[in-house]
Amino acid sequence: MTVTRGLEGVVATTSSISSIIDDTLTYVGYDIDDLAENATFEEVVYLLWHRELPTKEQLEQLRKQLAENAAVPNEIIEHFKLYPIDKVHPMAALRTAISLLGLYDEEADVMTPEANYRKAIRLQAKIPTIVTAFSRIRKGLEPVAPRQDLTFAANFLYMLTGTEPNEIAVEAFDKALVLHADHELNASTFTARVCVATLSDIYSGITAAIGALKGPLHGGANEAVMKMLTEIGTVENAEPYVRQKLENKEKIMGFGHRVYRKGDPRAKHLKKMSEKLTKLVGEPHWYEMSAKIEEIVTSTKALPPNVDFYSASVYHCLRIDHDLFTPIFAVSRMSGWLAHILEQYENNRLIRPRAEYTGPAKRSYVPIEQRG
Ligand SMILES: CC(=O)SCCNC(=O)CCNC(=O)[C@H](O)C(C)(C)COP(=O)(O)OP(=O)(O)OC[C@H]1O[C@@H](n2cnc3c(N)ncnc32)[C@H](O)[C@@H]1OP(=O)(O)O
Ligand SMILES: O=C([O-])CC(=O)C(=O)O
Repeated sequence: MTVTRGLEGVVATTSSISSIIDDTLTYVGYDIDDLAENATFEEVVYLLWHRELPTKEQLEQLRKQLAENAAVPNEIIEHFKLYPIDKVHPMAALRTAISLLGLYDEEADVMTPEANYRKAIRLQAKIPTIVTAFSRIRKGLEPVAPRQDLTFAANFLYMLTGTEPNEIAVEAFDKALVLHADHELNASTFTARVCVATLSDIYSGITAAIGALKGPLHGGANEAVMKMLTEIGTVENAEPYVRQKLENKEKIMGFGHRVYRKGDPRAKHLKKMSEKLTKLVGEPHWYEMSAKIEEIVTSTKALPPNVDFYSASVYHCLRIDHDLFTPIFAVSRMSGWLAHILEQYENNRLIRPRAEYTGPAKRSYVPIEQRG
């Protein structure tokens, strides 16, 4: 047996959803740069689920379906109120809420492609409502009901704050959603596929995926980046802080990637947004600090920033609580997880690799009286 630690370089499935070849990311053949500049998140959701960009009518229909399905059962909201709310991480609350949501979906275990597509719509529609409701409840505020006339991005920000967001915020948030929507066989998507390959249901697959995204080596890195920036505090502190971390062989969050070598193509879009938004809100030091960290890490370790690095300062400027950064990643990545789950069901085979055994050689049972 040859063991490949962390399954690095192992090709575990075929997929027609997204590809990373020579550091270029495409969704169904469209370059991420092209989509980031031109597409809305709803168009990307359609693209990932249907492998074609939508016509105006198809897009309108998807928008309508998402808007009509955005409300969540009241039981989810009431459940949040039972939590030790000041101690619960929003990713844990989200993981639990998605699992709970499955209990209220009469089609949860109906496995036809049509029922699975309907559940995909419901999950994508409801995740912003869940994340924003949790955020408000823990602040002692009532959740804000979704509006049917707003775009997906605008509705998220509206439900979070209770006020209609400005155009700049909506544009930035929408672009961030586009950039995070899918990413080939990343850890959370793989988790989702492993789960549903047992022919378990979509809610189980998404719950498992949220658990995997939560970790700081994956989606949890965006919150960790903001924690680091806050700890550093000033542009002058950036260099000594980072050099010390590297000397101690500690990781700098938001840098490095399993697949990209030259760099993550999504990072430059977020970097541009970070520069613009930090200036706009009068806090340019977040961008300046980030740029300084990038300069040091790339020159000393040749590790480029990944998608999580500049998204931190972007979300901060949108006045989003730092522990909501990873749930926002999940709001976007829901679209990719669902695309992969539906693709897995279409051509399923149980995913079951092997382990090379490294424990003791064969031995005989020793009765308890004779042990010790
Ligand atoms: C959306 C996403 O999931 S993007 C990734 C988000 N995660 C992060 O930003 C966390 C920080 N980054 C990392 O931990 C890693 O780069 C990962 C998890 C993304 C990729 O991990 P792997 O492919 O397993 O690389 P691995 O951790 O083995 O690193 C290889 C080498 O680079 C170093 N390295 C990798 N990332 C970093 C980092 N961020 N800071 C410092 N050193 C690093 C490792 O210490 C290791 O060095 P060594 O060979 O001298 O021991
Ligand atoms: O692909 C990965 O390993 C992690 C990542 O960048 C993502 O999920 O967006």
